[in-house]
Amino acid sequence: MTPSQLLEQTLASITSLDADAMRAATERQAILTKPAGSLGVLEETSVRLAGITGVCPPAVPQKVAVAVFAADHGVVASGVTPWPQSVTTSMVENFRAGGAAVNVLSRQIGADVAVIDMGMVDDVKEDAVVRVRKVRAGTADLAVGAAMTRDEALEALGTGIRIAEELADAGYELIATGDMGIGNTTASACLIAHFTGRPAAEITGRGTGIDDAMLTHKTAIVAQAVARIAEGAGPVDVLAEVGGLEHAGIAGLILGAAARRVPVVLDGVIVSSAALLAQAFSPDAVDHCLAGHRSVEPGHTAALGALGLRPLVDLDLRLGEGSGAVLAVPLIRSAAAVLAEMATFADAGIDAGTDA
Ligand SMILES: O=C(O)c1ccc[n+]([C@@H]2O[C@H](COP(=O)([O-])O)[C@@H](O)[C@H]2O)c1
Ligand SMILES: Cc1cc2nc[nH]c2cc1C
Repeated sequence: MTPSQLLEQTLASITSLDADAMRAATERQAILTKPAGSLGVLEETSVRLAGITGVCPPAVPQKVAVAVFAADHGVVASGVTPWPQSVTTSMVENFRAGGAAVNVLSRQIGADVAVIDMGMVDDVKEDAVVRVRKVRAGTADLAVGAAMTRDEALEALGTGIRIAEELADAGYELIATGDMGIGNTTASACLIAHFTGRPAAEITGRGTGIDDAMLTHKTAIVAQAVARIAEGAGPVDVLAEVGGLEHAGIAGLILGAAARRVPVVLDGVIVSSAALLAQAFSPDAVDHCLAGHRSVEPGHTAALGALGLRPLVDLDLRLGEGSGAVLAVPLIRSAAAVLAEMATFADAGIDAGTDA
C-alpha cells in the first residue's frame, strides 16, 4: 500500500465520537454522589473518553505509551535557536538511557517511552526504546525553500499512522505524544500561523529560550515562510513547505489512533501544531484527543483555541518531550475512575432532592 493509500484508508475509518456512549456517561455523571457538575473538567474528560472508546464507563487506561517523535531541522542554519543541532541526538540517547525528564515522569505513572527517529541528521541504533523510521536526514531550511517534498511528507504521515497501529496492536489504551528536535518551534510557529491565520509576531515564541534579537529574526523567517504557502494549499503541501518530519509523524499518529479509537494526549506547542495538521485532514480526529497541558509558547494558546481543546495542566512548562502530556495522565485516569467507581445516590441511599 502506498503512503497516500494508507492515509486515505485511515481517514475513511475515522468516525465521530460515539454519541450513545457520551449520553450514557453524561447521565451517569448526573446520578453520582456529588452536586451536578462539581467535578468540572474531570466530568467532561470522562464523557470524552466514553465518546472516543465507545464504551460507558470507559476503562481506566492502565497501559500507556509515550510516543516521542524526533527529527532535525534545516532552519537551524538560519540562526533560530541557540542550541547546536547535535542536541537532538544527545537527547535521544538520554531518552534511551532513561535520564530525561520524560523518562522520570513516565516512570512515575508506569508508562512506556517509545522514541521514533523520523528524520534525525545522525544515525542512531534501533532497540527496545528507539524505532528508526528515518524519512530523510533532517528537513531542508524552510527559510530558503520547501522543508521537504510532498512524497516525503506523505511517507512521514504514513510512518506516524503505522506507529499508532503498532501501539494499538500492542494493547496500549492511551498514547501520550512528545517531540524532540532542535529548531522545531520555528516550524511549529509556521504551522500555527498558517492554520489559525494569526500574524507571525503573535505566534512566534522563544522556544528553548532566545534573546530579543533572535526572536525578531525568527519571527521574520516565520512570516516569510508562511507567506510562501500557496492559496488553497492542502495539508500535505503545507506540511511539505514549512513543517517538520516529527510534525508529520505526530499528525499521522493522531489520525491512526483516532481510526483505532485510542485516545491521544497532546503535549505542547510542537504536538499541538501537528494536531492542527491532523485537524486539516480530519476534524473528527482531534475529537479523539485530550490536551495535556498549556505551554508558555504563545502559539500554543492559539493552537489550543483552534483545536477547541482545554488543557488539563497549566504549569509554565516549555520543555516538550511529552512532559506535559505525561503529567496529565493521572488526571485522565482519575476522570475514568470516578465515572466507573463512584457510588450513585441510590447506591448510597442519599436523598438527591428534586433540584440535584
Ligand atoms: O513543547 C513545548 O511547548 C516546547 C516549547 C519550547 C521548546 N520545546 C523544545 O525545545 C526544542 C525546540 O526549541 P528551539 O528553540 O530549538 O526551536 C524541541 O526539542 C522542543 O521539544 C518545547
Ligand atoms: C537540553 C534540551 C532538552 C530538551 N528536551 C526537549 N527539547 C529540548 C531542548 C534542549 C536544549
